[in-house]
Amino acid sequence: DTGSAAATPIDPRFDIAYVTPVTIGTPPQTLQLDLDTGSSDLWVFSSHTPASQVRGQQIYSPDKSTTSKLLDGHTWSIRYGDGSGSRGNVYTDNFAIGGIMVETQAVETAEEVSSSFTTEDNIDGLVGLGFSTLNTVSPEGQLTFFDNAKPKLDAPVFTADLKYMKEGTYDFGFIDESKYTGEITYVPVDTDPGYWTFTSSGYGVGSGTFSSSPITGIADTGTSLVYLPTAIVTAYYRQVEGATNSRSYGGYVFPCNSTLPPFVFGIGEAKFTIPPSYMSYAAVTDGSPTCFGGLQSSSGIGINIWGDVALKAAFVVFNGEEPPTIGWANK
Ligand SMILES: Cc1cc(CN)n(C)n1
Repeated sequence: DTGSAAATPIDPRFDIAYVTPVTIGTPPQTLQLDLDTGSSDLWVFSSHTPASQVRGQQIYSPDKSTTSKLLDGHTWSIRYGDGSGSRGNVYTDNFAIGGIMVETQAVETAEEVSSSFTTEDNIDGLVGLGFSTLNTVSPEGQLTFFDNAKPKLDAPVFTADLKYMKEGTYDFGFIDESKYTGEITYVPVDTDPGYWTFTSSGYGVGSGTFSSSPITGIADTGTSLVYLPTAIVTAYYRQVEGATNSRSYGGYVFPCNSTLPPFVFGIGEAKFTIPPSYMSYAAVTDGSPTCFGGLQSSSGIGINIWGDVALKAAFVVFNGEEPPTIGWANK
């Protein structure tokens, strides 16, 4: 099998996250979910989510599906890097993305979601596309959609073609040559503890010299920004007039009318350029002349994260062969 599905920005003003339509159950219930290579739980707003925590999200009602089965005695609870979280119980049911159907997918129904999920009314849940070792279901961990779908895919891969303030695509089971230029550069993935962890070959700021230094981090479609070591981040903002590291805004900000340099990162011998427009993420509040940077320090996180700001500058292949690798191409 092969399949494709849209990755649509949830906000027209800035790329905070992308959602993809999925179907669950019989008859199919359609939800818009955030495909997240930085986690491995598939969870949804549901008929089990308190009404006070639901604000316009689509919900999955297992009782309305003739193919749903409660996974008796199983629960889940997850906390993300941004402090958001959710927990609940587990069903199995038919689950499809882009026409790729998995009959007994573990679908984690939320009994509680944190406030940032309640307020984000355009996200009905997440599809974890990290490695199944990260799945939080207890007492038995469950497989991700990709792990369940892999045997029926023409090739054990999925690709991300995320775009700046535009609809992109996730493809499953094939590599669409029309979506990229030049060659795909594949690098090894360390699957411990369960992220798509790889090592970049270095970085450059604007037209400055390229610094060949290994930067190990995760490819995370569920994180908006890029988080790198402080030395790299300060080298970047040194080139931005009026940039400061704001404690009140929680990161590097600058006047929105400042000229930003592009940010270059290496994958093997290949180079990828994040254009200035992607490096200015959003005004700190609507209409403010102060903008929040798309590149921030990872010093408070403990790992480096190549989030959407970097991923949308490339065509990315998540190769689920053994051993897994990750491929990057310009587009
Ligand atoms: C909800 C959510 C997902 C992610 C990335 N894995 N973050 C940081 N927050």
